Amino acid sequence: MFDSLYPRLTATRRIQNMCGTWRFQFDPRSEGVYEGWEHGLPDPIDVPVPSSFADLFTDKASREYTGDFWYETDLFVPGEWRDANVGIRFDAATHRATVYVNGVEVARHEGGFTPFVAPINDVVNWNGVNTVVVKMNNELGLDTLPAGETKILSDGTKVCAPYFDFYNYSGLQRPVRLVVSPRERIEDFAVVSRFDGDDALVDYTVDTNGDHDVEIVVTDEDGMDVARGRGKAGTLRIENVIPWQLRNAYLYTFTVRIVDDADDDRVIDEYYDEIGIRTIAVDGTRLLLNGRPIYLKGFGRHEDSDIHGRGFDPVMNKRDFENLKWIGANSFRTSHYPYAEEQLYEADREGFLVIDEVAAVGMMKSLVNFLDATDASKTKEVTFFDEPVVQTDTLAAHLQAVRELIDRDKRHACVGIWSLFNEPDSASDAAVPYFRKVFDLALDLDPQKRPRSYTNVTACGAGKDKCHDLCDVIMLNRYNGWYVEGGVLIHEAARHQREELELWHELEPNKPFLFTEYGGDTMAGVHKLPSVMWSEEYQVENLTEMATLFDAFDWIVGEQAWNLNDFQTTEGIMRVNGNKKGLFTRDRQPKMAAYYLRDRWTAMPDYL
Ligand SMILES: CCC[C@@H]1NC[C@@H](O)[C@H](O)[C@H]1C(=O)O
Repeated sequence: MFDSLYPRLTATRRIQNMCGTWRFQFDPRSEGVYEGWEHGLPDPIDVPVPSSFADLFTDKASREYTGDFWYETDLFVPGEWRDANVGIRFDAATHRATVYVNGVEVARHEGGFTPFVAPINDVVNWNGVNTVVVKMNNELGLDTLPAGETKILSDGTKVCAPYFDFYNYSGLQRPVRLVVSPRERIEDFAVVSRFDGDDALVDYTVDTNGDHDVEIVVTDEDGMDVARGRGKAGTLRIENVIPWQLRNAYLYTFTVRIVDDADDDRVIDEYYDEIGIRTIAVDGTRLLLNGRPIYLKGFGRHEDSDIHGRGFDPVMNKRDFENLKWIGANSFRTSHYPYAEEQLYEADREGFLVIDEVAAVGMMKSLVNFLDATDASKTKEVTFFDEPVVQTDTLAAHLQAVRELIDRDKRHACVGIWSLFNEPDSASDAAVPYFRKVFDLALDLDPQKRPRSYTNVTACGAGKDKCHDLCDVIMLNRYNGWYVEGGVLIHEAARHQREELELWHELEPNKPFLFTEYGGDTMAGVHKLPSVMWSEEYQVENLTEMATLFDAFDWIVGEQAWNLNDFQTTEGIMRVNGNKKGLFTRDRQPKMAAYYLRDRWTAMPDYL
């Protein structure tokens, strides 16, 4: 639907890399549109793409820049693609972009974490250099995902004020490519698997923009044909199927072709994807993968690294997967936005279950959410969902973000649960109709009807939350022992957490529960006997207390600590150059508690 197919080189498709050094210019007075910057930037500097721009700079104003900013590059387009469909695919442009080619607007996109394609056939100089200009903006508002505020200082400078704690990195943070496909092309395809004895039955649908017929061929990891189908929809039988399992992945290649009935040798378009055969479902208090109850071990993460910011960093991503395997994890959440497609393909290949989260974070009016963790009602008299703009503009942006998330990720075996909000103000009456619309859309759009949920924050705990009935799984972010009753009160905190869990179970006796955040800030290298908060010893004690609770209730089916790594946040009195709740430092080295979790998780089965 959104031309979201991940770029692939096939018999009929081409890719030209556009990453590298682009020209860049801030536009603090938003004058670029009036001064013709779409034809070229007047006084640019060099920046790398992909990358966030913030940590490239040494001056505070550039690092914290909030407002309009522009990118520009030169693009040579070969003439042999004149009869094809040619576009520029941005894997992400954070948070919003308008794309111009040779001074003509060719695309706009709202939302910084999903791909879009700018069609350029009508404006391109074939066999010539073309000027590509992208006008961007990184401001937050009540009507944006993620949510926040943009403050304006006395001198007119804009300042980002997020309702969340991760740093508002922005820019062309993921790869940009020229993508070439036939005029008549495959636009989308979906699969839904089920098992029939030792076989799998895979229902498929293919969307094209033409009338020619379609064939689909499935090959195994040895390249052997295992199933074939004809037609834009059908059911394939894969005999003696090898299912996709937690930490034991197996991927089949589904190749889709548009064929010409009049000429068997002619392939009009060809596309492929690597897909694991699995089922995911909730059954009472169990989360089932391929009909077997699973227990999730892992983390909330961030796409975050030094200097790169949120810029696509395959080296850091690879280290993260190695650390995840080392510690015995089998899952992660894409907190708090859709991650790069390459991360999901890696999770497919490595057998990690992913809680795929849309960028609906900050939907609680609190500039310091970690301070207001006790009671949302104290946060602001007019809660987030009571704001009129939220029920209109924010909802529209949220629904679009869900459409793009599910459209992009629906074929991934690793995607097991949709997280439709992170720590929203779910305790307000106004939240209920909003949540229902979001949940209903997700159910409608996902061919595989995966479980849907959101992460519940302490301030909207058991008895206060008014939206949990919409969830297939209950996901809790809890910080008893840190934000709530930390330090010498840690055992009291555990008692109170147990009480809340017992209340939750009365409210939702037939649903599985997941802890999607827990832990506390820990400065690597700080040691104390007896422990004190921020010491590595305390992080171990805190995680140990929580683990005792997880083991006490068989309807808790997963634990994802916060966070895999230390990460950059906005500056503040509670952040020491970022959030230090990582089990690993920002340069991906383990703290003492990582060894504790490794001992716990490597001894725990993935299947109950
Ligand atoms: C009580 C809310 C905790 C909060 N949860 C969302 C994460 O994005 C933050 O990093 C985490 C924190 O403050 O550490």
